[in-house]
Amino acid sequence: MTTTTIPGLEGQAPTDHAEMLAWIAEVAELTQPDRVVFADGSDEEWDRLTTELVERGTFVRLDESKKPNSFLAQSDPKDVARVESRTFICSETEEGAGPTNNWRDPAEMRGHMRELFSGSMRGRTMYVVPYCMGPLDAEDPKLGIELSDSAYVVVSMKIMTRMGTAALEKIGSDGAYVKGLHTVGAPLEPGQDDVPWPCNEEKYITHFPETREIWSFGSGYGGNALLGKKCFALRIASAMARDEGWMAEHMLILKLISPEEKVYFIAAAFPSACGKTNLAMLQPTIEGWRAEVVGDDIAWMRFGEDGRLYAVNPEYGFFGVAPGTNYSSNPNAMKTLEAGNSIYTNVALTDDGDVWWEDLEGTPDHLIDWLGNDWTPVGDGGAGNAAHPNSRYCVPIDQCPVTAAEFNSPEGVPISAILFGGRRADTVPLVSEAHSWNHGVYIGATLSSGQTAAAEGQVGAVRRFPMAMLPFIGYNVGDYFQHWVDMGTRGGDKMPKVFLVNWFRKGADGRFLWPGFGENSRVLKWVVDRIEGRVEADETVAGFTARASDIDLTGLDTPIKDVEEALAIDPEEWRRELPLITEWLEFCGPKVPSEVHEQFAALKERLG
Ligand SMILES: Nc1nc2c(ncn2[C@@H]2O[C@H](COP(=O)(O)OP(=O)(O)O)[C@@H](O)[C@H]2O)c(=O)[nH]1
Ligand SMILES: C=C(OP(=O)(O)O)C(=O)O
Ligand SMILES: [Mn+2]
Repeated sequence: MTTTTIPGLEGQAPTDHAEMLAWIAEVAELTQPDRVVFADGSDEEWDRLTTELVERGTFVRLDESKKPNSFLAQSDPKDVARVESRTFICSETEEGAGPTNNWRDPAEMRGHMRELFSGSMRGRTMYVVPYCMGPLDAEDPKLGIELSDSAYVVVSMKIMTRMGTAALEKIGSDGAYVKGLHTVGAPLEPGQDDVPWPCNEEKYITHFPETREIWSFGSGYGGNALLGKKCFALRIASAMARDEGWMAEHMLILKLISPEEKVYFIAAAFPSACGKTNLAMLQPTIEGWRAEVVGDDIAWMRFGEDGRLYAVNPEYGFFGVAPGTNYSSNPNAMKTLEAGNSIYTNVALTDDGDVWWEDLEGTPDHLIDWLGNDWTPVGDGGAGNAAHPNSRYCVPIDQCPVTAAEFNSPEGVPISAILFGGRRADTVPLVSEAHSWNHGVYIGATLSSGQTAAAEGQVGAVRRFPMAMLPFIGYNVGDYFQHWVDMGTRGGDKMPKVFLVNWFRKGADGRFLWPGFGENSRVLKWVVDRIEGRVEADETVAGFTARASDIDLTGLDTPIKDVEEALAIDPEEWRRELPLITEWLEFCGPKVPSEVHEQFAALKERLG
């Protein structure tokens, strides 16, 4: 037996997984890092790496009395969000990736990536980051290794995943794992000074679904660089899920407890920056109701022994949008952050070593904004945002005061309802229930939302976001819809009820008609009433739409006529959508299941 030598590794590798060692050696030979280090996920490692990141100017250590053990990074201004135009699904055939993904021939892309990765880690350390998505004691834990030349990635992965020695031990000496390669694409020549946020103008976020591999080049931003999240837990996992008969979805998981102490688990799919993290940590405003968080971004759902659909949150932390977060909109997020151990990216720094962003309580007189410039609320332009609209906090989920005990359960939680939602200023009512599972699939398949700052593109433009998964489906969108239909056939009447929600409807004067945030608990109560068969609804073109009089508005100062307007359905607006939906379904191609076309035909018929 020959032992693999990994160039740059000091001492013994902490694994005897021969195939893994050969892979690491091959990547080290290609990328030529100065050093190779296995990440163990320990607190000592966190201290060492965060100290190094402070010394290198990537991190600012925040004031210990305000945000203990917490750090702020300001990225390169051109590396602030996911880059969908640079994201590729390199399945064996173009049809495998389908019309919603950028496709490149895998052999060609591999060749190109090898060129880009060649020498790309020179002058840097390559970290071997083992991690597990979901509880380590799951029957079939989903494991991964990310090779990255970014210490920011290592410490962020410690927050976002179960990272380190325990995951490496789970892989064992011959276990399967998803291979992830990440480089910021900024090699250092001898004597060359590093910059605080190294990255490359050119970016490639590439996925090879058949071989379960990820190659990510040129970006340090979370969604592009923390490969466990969108790349593995959604794009690669969606392909695994199709093959293995489960679902990998862009959904929060919420535990809702009624005044009678009855527990309901609700999953909700909203596109990026449309309110998942906020709803997941919701503090109900209605008497007697409580909510706890299981997950805020990703749900992996499988059938349990009782035939119901059970969801697991594969992540270990929150990677939340900072602006808009405050003690009234999301008190639980604020308390989670007070506990420290967090990484902030692209928010503003206060003079006393704390962080600030738009809509956080108390506007300071002076800040260093996310671009590193002086910022004052008036004059001096004061105009620009102090924090980037897609600035983020990254914090362990178990610090949240309302984390559900079931968060660590490998079996997951039984889902009673699935909500679909997006940002629509018009057309889409506050809440409506689907007629059936297949009607729910149709609603998901044609879901629309205004574009947000979480990805490049024109903010506000309305586009289709199937199941909130548009940039995350790792295969053909038509096959993905078919998988949803098939899951419904398997689950029968045990499938969750499906609802369409919209927190973002606006009045003629441009203000939100519905107060949102904690008040969304009122909508969730209606959802529970529907599950329990306790409330009637109006049959509308959208489905079973709530009546304002059936939503508990006790203690709410929003006038009922605003709620009525938020719930109203204007058939004219719905008719205007029809050509757009026709175009969208055509775009999705011949694999769109007949069940979806039938639901669309039924909608057209309802509209007359
Ligand atoms: N008006 C309104 N804004 C919301 C609501 N929920 C979230 N937001 C805002 O939407 C943005 C994104 O929210 P977040 O929960 O982080 O979205 P995620 O990316 O889907 O997890 C933040 O600026 C929030 O303040 C709501 O119910 N109403
Ligand atoms: C992490 C992200 O997702 P979300 O906005 O859905 O939290 C992202 O879009 O990079
Ligand atoms: Mn989120």
